[in-house]
Amino acid sequence: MTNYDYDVMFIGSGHANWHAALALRKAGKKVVLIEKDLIAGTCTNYGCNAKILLDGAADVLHQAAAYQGKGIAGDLKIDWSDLMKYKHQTINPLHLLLEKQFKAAGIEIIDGTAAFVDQHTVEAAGKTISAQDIIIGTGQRPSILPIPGKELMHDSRDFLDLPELPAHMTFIGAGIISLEFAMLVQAAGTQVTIIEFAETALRGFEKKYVEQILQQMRDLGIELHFKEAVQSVEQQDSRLLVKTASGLAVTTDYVVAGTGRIPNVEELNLDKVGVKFDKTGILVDDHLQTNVEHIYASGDVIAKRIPKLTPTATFESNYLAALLAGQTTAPIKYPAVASVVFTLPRIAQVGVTSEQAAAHPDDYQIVTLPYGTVLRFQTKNEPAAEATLVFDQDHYLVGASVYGDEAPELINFLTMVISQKLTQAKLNQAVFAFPSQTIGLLSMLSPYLKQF
Ligand SMILES: Cc1cc2nc3c(=O)[nH]c(=O)nc-3n(C[C@H](O)[C@H](O)[C@H](O)COP(=O)(O)OP(=O)(O)OC[C@H]3O[C@@H](n4cnc5c(N)ncnc54)[C@H](O)[C@@H]3O)c2cc1C
Ligand SMILES: NC(=O)c1ccc[n+]([C@@H]2O[C@H](COP(=O)([O-])OP(=O)(O)OC[C@H]3O[C@@H](n4cnc5c(N)ncnc54)[C@H](O)[C@@H]3O)[C@@H](O)[C@H]2O)c1
Repeated sequence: MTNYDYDVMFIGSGHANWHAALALRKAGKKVVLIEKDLIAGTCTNYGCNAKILLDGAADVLHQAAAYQGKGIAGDLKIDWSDLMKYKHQTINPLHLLLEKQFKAAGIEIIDGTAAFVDQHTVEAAGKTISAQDIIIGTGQRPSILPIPGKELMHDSRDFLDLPELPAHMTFIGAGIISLEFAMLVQAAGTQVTIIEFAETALRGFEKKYVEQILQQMRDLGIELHFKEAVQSVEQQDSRLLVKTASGLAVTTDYVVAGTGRIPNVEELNLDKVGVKFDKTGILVDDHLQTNVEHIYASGDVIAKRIPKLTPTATFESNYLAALLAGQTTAPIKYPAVASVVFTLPRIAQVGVTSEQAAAHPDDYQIVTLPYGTVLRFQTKNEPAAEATLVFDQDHYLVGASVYGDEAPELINFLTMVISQKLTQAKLNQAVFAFPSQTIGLLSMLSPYLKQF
């Protein structure tokens, strides 16, 4: 039997890998984590955490605006440099805390870029390191359009570190990143233009709610352009000029590329070991194994149809830990995956969409619950708040979309109802807090839900 340096090698230290690294170390495996940047990956250092912290201030303004003339008077404003200082204080120490935790657990950490040498060996930081099993969790990076002036564009990482707010900002692409950031900086006083290639924004989310959020953005003064192909970004004295194929020209101060993310595969030398991948990521089977035995992939770097999110990366990491610890041999089985766009208000989605349900009217019932008007006393004056629910033939909840400030919390609760196949009788066994939006929504969905 060959002797390897480690039992399991993890390439990348984000959510795709660290949960499994901790679990397998605890199970007695010799584990190494190779990371070329800050420990803990995108979500911790350059993504979700920083985004939601900055969003917090905009959310307070958004909710306060709903009470103007209803008990709140006077304007609040965002002090961007204070907010950024708070972000640095809160986010900057996280990677050090996690690194300390990983080392204390007995995980070896190597600071370097991993590249395969053979099917059990990589090179990183000038060392040759081998392992019985290797998990690739190298994530994604922003895709930048290959157009003249691309070097003048910024990505999400630059944006989340922006020391001062420009007077005008342009987002290319109307996806999740652009819409979330656009509403955040608009709340802080920046003028915003969004230019999108497709006909509309946020593919995959409930169309009605997408239209509502776009209208909300227009009402706030955000300029939206669809069916426009950006062709160039030019420097014009101290400002920038964004031009599209149709002749649209936008003068701006800062351009953000929000045109999608691409998998980090190039540096890994995958061709050398024959691991197959395409432009959406590394190809894996239903055990997250690549076409090469003992090499697995986890998280955003996988070519997959389910959303590339932190909770899906964590789910895969937990699955691989169980697989490599010998606790399961079953294929991975994804439950319904909840996702949220943190606009103001939020849009959340889980399970079967109303569009999918409408295509099979015999199989599903679609129910719209305008909880914002019905439960006005507990929704902080949010009349537009609404949920669209999908029930199957047996009256189990199988899908939900929510438009509202508390959509992230509500979708989590609805995800539990879906994944545990909860009936009204089972829900009745719990005593929930009141008043709360959860209990309000529950009382509204109850007549449609399977009773016993
Ligand atoms: C702005 C932004 C906001 C987001 N907001 C949300 C949100 O609200 N909710 C949500 O669920 N998801 C959100 N996401 C997505 C989330 O961040 C990712 O799904 C998650 O980080 C994926 O984890 P991962 O471990 O697969 O990849 P990553 O966290 O990207 O980790 C991969 C790691 O691998 C390292 N690496 C790459 N190549 C090598 C190499 N050759 N050698 C060594 N190390 C390497 C990288 O440096 C990186 O640290 C957001 C993403 C962005 C960019
Ligand atoms: N709340 C969250 O969960 C969250 C937040 C931020 C980021 N993320 C992660 O990041 C990813 C989203 O990144 P994103 O917003 O950059 O991508 P996206 O795929 O959501 O949106 C990209 C948009 O750019 C458009 N586009 C593509 N080429 C274009 C062109 N040439 N000109 C104009 N528009 C163009 C696309 O049509 C699309 O609307 C998610 O898939 C997720 O992995 C998640």
